[in-house]
This record gives sequence, C-alpha cells and structure tokens, in this order.
Amino acid sequence: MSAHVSDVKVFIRTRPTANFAKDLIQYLPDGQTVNIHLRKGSRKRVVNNQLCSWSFRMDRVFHDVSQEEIYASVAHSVVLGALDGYNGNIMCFGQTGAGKTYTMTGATKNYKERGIIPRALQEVFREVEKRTNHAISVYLSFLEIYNETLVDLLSSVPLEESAALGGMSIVEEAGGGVFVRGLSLHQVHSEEEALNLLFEGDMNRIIGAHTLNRNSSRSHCILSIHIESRSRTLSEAKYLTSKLSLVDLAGSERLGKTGSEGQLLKEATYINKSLSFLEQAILALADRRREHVPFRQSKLTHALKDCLGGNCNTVLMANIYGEAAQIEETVRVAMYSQKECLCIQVRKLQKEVELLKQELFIHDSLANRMGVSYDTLTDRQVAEIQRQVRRYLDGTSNEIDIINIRQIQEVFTQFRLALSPSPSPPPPKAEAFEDFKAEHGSEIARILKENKAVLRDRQRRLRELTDGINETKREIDLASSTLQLQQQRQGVSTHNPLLMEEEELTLVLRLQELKVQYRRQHEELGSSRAEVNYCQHLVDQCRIRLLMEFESWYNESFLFTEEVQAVLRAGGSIRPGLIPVEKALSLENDKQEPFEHLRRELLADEPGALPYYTAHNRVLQRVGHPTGATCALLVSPRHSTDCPLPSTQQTYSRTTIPTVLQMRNLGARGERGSQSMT
Ligand SMILES: Nc1ncnc2c1ncn2[C@@H]1O[C@H](COP(=O)(O)OP(=O)(O)OP(=O)(O)O)[C@@H](O)[C@H]1O
Repeated sequence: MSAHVSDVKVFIRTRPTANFAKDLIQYLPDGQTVNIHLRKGSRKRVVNNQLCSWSFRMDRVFHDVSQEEIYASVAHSVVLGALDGYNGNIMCFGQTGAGKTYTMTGATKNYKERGIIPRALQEVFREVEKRTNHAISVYLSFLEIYNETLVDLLSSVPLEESAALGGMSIVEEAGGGVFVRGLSLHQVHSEEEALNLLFEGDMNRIIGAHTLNRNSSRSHCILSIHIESRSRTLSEAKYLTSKLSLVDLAGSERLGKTGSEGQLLKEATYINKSLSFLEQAILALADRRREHVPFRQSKLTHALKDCLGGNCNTVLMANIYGEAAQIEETVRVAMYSQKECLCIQVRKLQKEVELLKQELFIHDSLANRMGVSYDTLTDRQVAEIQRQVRRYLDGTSNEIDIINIRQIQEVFTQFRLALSPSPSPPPPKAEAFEDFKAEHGSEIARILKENKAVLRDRQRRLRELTDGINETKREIDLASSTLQLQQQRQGVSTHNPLLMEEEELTLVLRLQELKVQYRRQHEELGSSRAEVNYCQHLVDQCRIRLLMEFESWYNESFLFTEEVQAVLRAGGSIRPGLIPVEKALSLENDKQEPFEHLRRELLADEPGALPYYTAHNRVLQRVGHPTGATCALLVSPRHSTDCPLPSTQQTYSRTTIPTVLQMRNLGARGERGSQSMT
C-alpha cells in the first residue's frame, strides 16, 4: 500500500488529567472542533466572570486517545509517503509538559505507550521487508538545536573536538534540499538498531543538558530518517530518496509567565524567535505571491527547509494541557495551530483554483475561445465597460460585450453607478450646527443655555462673596492694628486688662464681631465654590452631549450611506455618533478642520474642558461601547474655575448642591445621571 499526498495537517491532543477543565474546554462530536473559554482577568487573579470563547477547527482533535490511534491517524500515511519518495515532517509543539515528548517518543518504560518515532521506525522496517522488489537503505541522524547552537546527539566525537573541526552548519544543496554539514548519518539495518540510536540520542540529550546545566525541554530535537530506494527489477526505475523529520519542539511558554531571567530568559527568547520564524515560514509557503520564504532566519527553519511545503507531507500536532490553570497557554497554542490550519486551507484553495484554471483553459481551447482572460479587470477594461454601459443607456448602442463573470459583475456595477442619484455634498459643519441647534438639538441647546445662565449667576455670587470676605479681612487687619496702637499708647507695663478704656473695649468687641463674620463668609464661600464647580461640570456635560448629538445627526443626515443608516436603524451594538466618522468614511483632514475649530471655539471660555472632551471622546472611540459615553461622563472629575478664591483651599461635599441644578443634569439620558450625581 502506498500513500502520498503533498499536504499539511493540523491536530490537537490533550494530555489526560484528573482535573480536566470540562467547563472551559469542549470537544464537539464532529471530532474536529474544540471550543475553549477563558475567564477574562483570570491571569491577574481578578474576580471577573466575563468569558472569552474561541472555537478552533482542526483536521482532528484527540482527547483521551491511545498512542496507537495517534500513530494510525497522524503518522502512518506520512511514513508510507516517505517510503514512496515523499519527504515528511511531523512536529509536536505546545507548552512544557503538555505531552510533546510523550507523543513523539512515548513512555520508554512501557511498549504500548511508545510514541510516533519508535512506531515509525518499526513500520519502515516492516515495509522494507515487504517491499522485496526494492533495495531500501535507511539512515538516521539526530539533531538538537539549543539557543541556535547545533548539537549532534549521535556523534562519537566530543563537543570540543567537533567545534575544533569547524562545528556544524546548515548547507543548501543544488536541488533545493538541505543537509547539516558535520551531523553524523548512521545506516541502520533493523528496527532494533534504529531504536538503539534513538535511545542513545535521547540519553545524550539528557546527559548534555545535565552537564551543560540546561533544561532539555528548552531545545528542539529533530530525528531524521533518510530513505534511499532502488528498484531491483526495473533497471530504468527512478532512484528515490526521501527524508522523514520527526520533530519535538521546545516548550512554547510565554516570556513573562515564569518571570524568566538570565539563562531562562535567553532560552525563552531563542525559542520564541525560532517558533515565530517557523510560523512565518509556513505562512510564506501558503502565500503564493511570496517569492521568498524566509527559511534562513533560524536554524530550525533552515534545517527543516526541505520538509516544509513543496513535495512534503507535513503534520503539526498541538499538545495542550486540559487543566484550567493552563488555559491561557492552551488558547495560545490552539491559536497558533489554527493559523497554520488557515494557511493550509488557503493553500488547498489555491491548488483548487489552479486546477480549475487549467480545466478552463482546456475547455476554452476545445470551444475555440483561446485568449480569453479570467484575471481581474484592468482600469482600461473597466473604462471600456463604463463607456459601453453609457452608450447603452443613451440609446446609441444595443449591445455590451460580455465574455466572463467578472465582466458581468462590472456591467452591473456600472449600471448601478450610472443610475443612482449623485450624492449632494454635505453642508459646512458650522452652518449645519446652527440648524441643528434650532431644530433637532433645540432641547439640549436650551438646557445648555439655562445651565450656562445658572453658572453665570453662581459665578457672580462667588465673586461677591470673595469681595465680601476680602473686605472683612481688610477690616479685621485695620481693627487689629488700631487696637495694637491704642494699647501701645497706654503703655504695656501699666496696662490693666480689667480697667479697659471705652475706646479699646469697642475695638475688641468689633474685632470679635468681624472674626465671626469672616468665619461665616468663609463657609458660605466654600458652598458657593462647590456650586460653581458642579454647575461647570453640568455645562461641560451638556456641551459634550450637544456636540456628540450633532456629530451623530450630521453623519446620519449627510455622510452615511443608505446601507449604513439601515444598519444603524436596525439597532444592534453600533450607536450613531460613536462611529468615528473619519474611519467610517475616510474623510479628508481638511474637511474635519472646520469642525475641530468650531469645537475649540465652543469650549474656549473654559479651556480646562477641551482636554477633558478630547480625552473623553478618544476613550469612547477606543471602547466603542454605547454605554461608554455615559459611564465616562459620570465618573469624570469636576473642574475648577478661574474665579477669585480665598487664600485657604478647602474641599466641599456635593451635598450642598441645590436640587434645581440636579434636574438639569443630562447624563445618561435621564435616570443614570441623576442617580450618580446625588
Ligand atoms: N497523552 C498522555 N498520556 C499519558 N501521559 C502523558 C500524556 N501526555 C503526557 N503525559 C505525561 O506527562 C508528562 C509530561 O509529558 P512530556 O514530557 O511528553 O511533555 P513535553 O511537552 O514533552 O514537555 P517538555 O517541553 O518539558 O519536553 C510525562 O510524564 C508524560 O508521560
């Protein structure tokens, strides 16, 4: 039996655990979909019950599945493909401890639990025995890549000697293949010989890691099975060579997760870089417009160059934990594999398109329609269709040349353009704003006017109080200095407080009276300042509402297309006015300018409100949530005014605010605002 499909497949496998997070990970019965839910903020240990959900679709998802089944579903066809001359590549990736080594190598203590590599070696030699018509030679190499350093796990030469000989390097061959110069290649004649090398390499990896003080899960390992096959019966049959790479990638933890530093940080950086380069290489392979695939960016991608894409069967296995504590990493790994899955879909579709184009070409040549192009229309072709449509509409022509679907679509587009009424240019914003205040926005404009009047009244009262308190202070100072002079005149030594002269007594009593008055005025001033601040806040709110409502009205009335307006009318999460119009319509900057100017002018009398408004609007646009506007308004800080203030600064409670002002609060279209303001 032979199997060879040049393709990439993506799988997910969960490591079994007693604490499987069944409320967060759900495998759907189709055997291909896994839904993962993540509680927002769980990482920061913030109590937050909001869930983010993802649905990932793979070639297959494996949960509680035996090693035997994994091999049959994932590796069997790739191994057979290699025996037929197709390169193969099986890669396991995922976070440390998620089961990559278990999947690739398996648990060595238990035969049933052996992984893909020993099973692949077994199958290769069984096939060698079966395929008696072929002389098949098998070679093994075992490469470790640690921090971009290449290590030969089967070398008999000590590391220092190998370095003295020039070390190892990745070299490209003329036919597009790659080989690692300096990496030992071992011919094996039986399954057992091959397994010996596998275990030896594994052991060398552990010893190397131990002596060099590094963690074996921080390196990538590639066991390559090189196969050469020659027909014993057909002298002219091709001599086939292939390479099957079985890759156990390093754990893919995020940098920040374990607070890595020093060596750990360096390792994590290398791993992340090489995995990201691997991803880039796979994405580039899927993009047919890319002529260059960046294989040389890392040792890993360079070494795998001839096992990715092209004439190669590739399998990606995402190993994940099933526990809630690891759910974020799980999402990350699943997303990574999903991306690969997407590019595989793209590649498949591109192949299909290619095939269909070829069929069309044959069909056209049989139907004598050679020279017909199915590519995207050029500007000249579009202009030609436009001309023909116009001639058809004004009656000078009865025909329009159409030979393919793209042209039909373009004809319809041109008809629509020609027949739809040309949109009138929107009026200048400053002019429209006046109309808006007189009609649609009259109620808000009226309330803004009233609130401004109240604010002016309170500001006047504050000025009076400040003048009054300053006057009292002056009187106090005068009375004090007069009293002091009086006492000096009498002479301090002879002065008897019990025998106070009438003039002096009058002065003392006046001073006491003034001090009481000063304290009373001071309190009143405090309340008055609080009122002014609060009135100012309400005026700002009204002003912002007015501008927002205006912007919304202007967009809806003059800028949004009928389609957009229909969506807005239908409700949903988009609220008019919260769509940044620049984004929705890509307005040119100079058209926005007058409105910015208007906005600044409107806010000019209280400059403090401008940054407030701008920042607030930015937050709204960023959050893009309908209630965002209201919430932001309600929690916004109160503004100070430029009114004269007494020398002592105080804070005032909001309980002094008169009820009449609360009635004019516009927050949250009614109730929400008034709740929060009291
Ligand atoms: N599917 C599974 N069934 C049974 N045991 C498993 C399975 N997957 C993993 N294990 C066990 O979990 C432990 C960790 O697995 P493994 O060493 O394969 O993780 P890993 O992803 O290769 O980690 P590292 O990145 O550190 O190499 C091992 O004891 C392994 O036997």
